[in-house]
Amino acid sequence: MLVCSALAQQCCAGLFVIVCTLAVLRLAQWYRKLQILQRLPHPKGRWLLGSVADIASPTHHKWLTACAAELGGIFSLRLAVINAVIVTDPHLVAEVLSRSGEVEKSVDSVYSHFNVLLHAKGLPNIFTSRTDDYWKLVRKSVAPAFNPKNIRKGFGHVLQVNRQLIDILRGRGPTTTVDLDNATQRLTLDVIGRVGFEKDFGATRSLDDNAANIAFDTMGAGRDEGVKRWNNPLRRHLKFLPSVRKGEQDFCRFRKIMADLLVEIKARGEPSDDDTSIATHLLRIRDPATGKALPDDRLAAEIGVFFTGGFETTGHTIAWTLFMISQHPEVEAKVLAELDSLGLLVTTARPSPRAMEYDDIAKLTYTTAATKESMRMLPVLTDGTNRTTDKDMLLGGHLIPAGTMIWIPFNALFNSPHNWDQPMVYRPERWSEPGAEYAKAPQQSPAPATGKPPATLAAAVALQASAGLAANGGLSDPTTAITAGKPPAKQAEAEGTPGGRVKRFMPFSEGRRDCVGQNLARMNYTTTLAMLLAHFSFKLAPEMGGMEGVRASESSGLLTLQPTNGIHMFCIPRA
Ligand code: HEM
Repeated sequence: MLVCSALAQQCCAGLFVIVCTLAVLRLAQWYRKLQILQRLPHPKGRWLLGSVADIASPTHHKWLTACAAELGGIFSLRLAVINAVIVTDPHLVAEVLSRSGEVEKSVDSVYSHFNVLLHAKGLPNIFTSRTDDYWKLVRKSVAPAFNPKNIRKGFGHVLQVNRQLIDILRGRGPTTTVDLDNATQRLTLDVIGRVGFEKDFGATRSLDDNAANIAFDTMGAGRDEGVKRWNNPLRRHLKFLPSVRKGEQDFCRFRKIMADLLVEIKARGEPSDDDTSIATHLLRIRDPATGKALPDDRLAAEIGVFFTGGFETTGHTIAWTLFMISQHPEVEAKVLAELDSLGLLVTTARPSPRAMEYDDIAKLTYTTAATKESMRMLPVLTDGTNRTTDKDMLLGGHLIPAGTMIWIPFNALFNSPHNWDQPMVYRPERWSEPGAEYAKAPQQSPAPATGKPPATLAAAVALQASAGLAANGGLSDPTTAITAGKPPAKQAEAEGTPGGRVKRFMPFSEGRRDCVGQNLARMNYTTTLAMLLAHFSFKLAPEMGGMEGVRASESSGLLTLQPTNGIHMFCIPRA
C-alpha cells in the first residue's frame, strides 16, 4: 500500500515536472517570437493584454488605419498571447496572398464564427476552411454558378426585387424616412435567395417586421450572436445565462432555415441540365474518392455561407454608396447625367423610362466609380483577410516566425496615406486615372550593412547574428530592414501580376481565396444603385447628424462595417 502511494507520488511529481518543462519551453518559444516581432514597428500596448482593448473596440478599423498611417506598411501587434503582423503595403500584401505553402488562411480567422453559426459541430465551410481538399472540391464545384454567363441569367430577379422596393418607397411618400441600410440588406437577401436557390424569402415584400420577414430577422440575429460568441469564448461556457441561451436558439433557427431550404431544393427533384444555380452546383458535388454527395449537414452549412457572406456585405455596400452620393451633390449630378444619357433616369419629360438591361451595367462607368470610391472609404469587409505563417518566412526582409497571424485590414489598406493621395476625400474621379487600382512602384529599402540583401531565411538570420543581435533571433532595428531576396515587384511579376504591378484596392480580396460571389455582388449593387437613384433623390434624415453623425456611428464591432443607427433617408420620387 505504502509502496503504491509512493509510486503514485513519484508519478505525479514526474508529470508535474514534464508539464512545467513543456510550459516553460512554450513560453520561451512565445517570448522568442515576441522578441522577433517587437523589432517591427508596433503600437504602444498595455503590458498584459497588448492591444486587445483597441481591437475589441467597435471602431478598431479606424484605430488600425491610424496605426498604419503612423507606423507604415508593416507593423506588429500583440493581442494578449496572440502575435499578429499587420500588412498594408500593397507589395507585401501581394506577396502574402500569393504565397501558398508558407501562409494559409487562418483557422482562427476573424470569420470563424461562421463555423459555429452554420454547423452544429462547428465544421468549417468554403469561407473558413484552410485551402485543403474539401475547400478545393467545394470551390471548384460551385465557382461556375458565378461565371458572368450564369450570373446574367439572374438579372431578371434583381430587376423584380428592385421594383418591389421602389413600389414600397414610393408608397412611403417623400415625408417619411426609411432605413436604407435595412432595406438594401432585405433586397440582397431576396436576390441571393432567388438567383442562387430559386427561393423567395419575401424580405422585400414589406419593410415592416412581420411573419414574412422571419428569415431576414433570424439570419441577422444568428449572425450577430455568432460574432459575439466568437469574440468572447467564455460565452460558450455560460449557457445558463438567458442571453447566451437566446443566442443558441438564434443559431438553431438559422440552421433550421437552411436545413428546410435544402429539403425544399431536394424535393424539386433532379435539376435540369441547364440549371446553373448555386443550389444545383452544390447538389452536384461528388467526393472524388467515394463518388458520394456532400452530407446534408455540410450542404446546409454551405448554403448558409452564401447568405451570410453575401447579403449583409452587398446590402451595406449599397447603403454606404447611397449615403456618400447623397452627401456629395456634385457626384450625384454626374451619376444622374449618366443615367439620363442612357435613358434610365425618371424625369418630368420621361416619367416611365425604359427598363434597365444587363448590358447597361458596363456602361455605368461613373456610377461604378462612385461605388468603388465608397467601397474604398467604407469597405464592408473592413477586417479584410488574414493568414497564418506555417513556417518561418521573410516578408519585406523581416523575419516572420511560424504561427504568426498576418492580418490585412482593408480599411487601413484602402485609406492609408502611404497608398493613396488624400484618402479621406470622396473623389470618384480618381478611378478614371490610368492604373488607379494599382500601387506605386515600391520604394527602395535601405540596404543592409553587408550591402547585399539576404536571399534566404537562413541568410537573414545569419545577418542579424552578425549584426550582434540577440541569439534568440531578434531582428535589427526596422529602420535597417533587410530587403527580401526578390524585390516585391519582381516577385509579383514572377507570380503573374500584370506588368509586375500589384493592387492597392481589392474589396473582394485577391488570389485563390478571393470572393467567389463577386460577380453576383457587382450585378446586384450596380443595378440597385442605378434603379434607386433613377427613381429617387435621397436626403439624409436630420437626426442622422449629417456626414459627421453617420461616420461617427460607423462600427466594425460585428465584423462588417455598418452604420450602428442605420441610414435613415427621405426618398423623394424624381418625377
Ligand atoms: C460587396 C459584396 C461583397 C464583398 C465586399 C465580399 C468580400 C469578400 C472577401 C474580402 C472575401 C475573402 C474573405 C477572406 O479572405 O477571409 C470573400 C469571400 C467569399 N465571399 Fe464574398 N463579398 C461580397 C459578396 C458576396 C456574395 C454576394 C457572395 C455569395 C452569394 C459571397 C460569397 C463569398 C464566399 C463563399 C467566400 C469564400 C470564398 C473562398 O474562400 O473560396 N460574397 N468575400
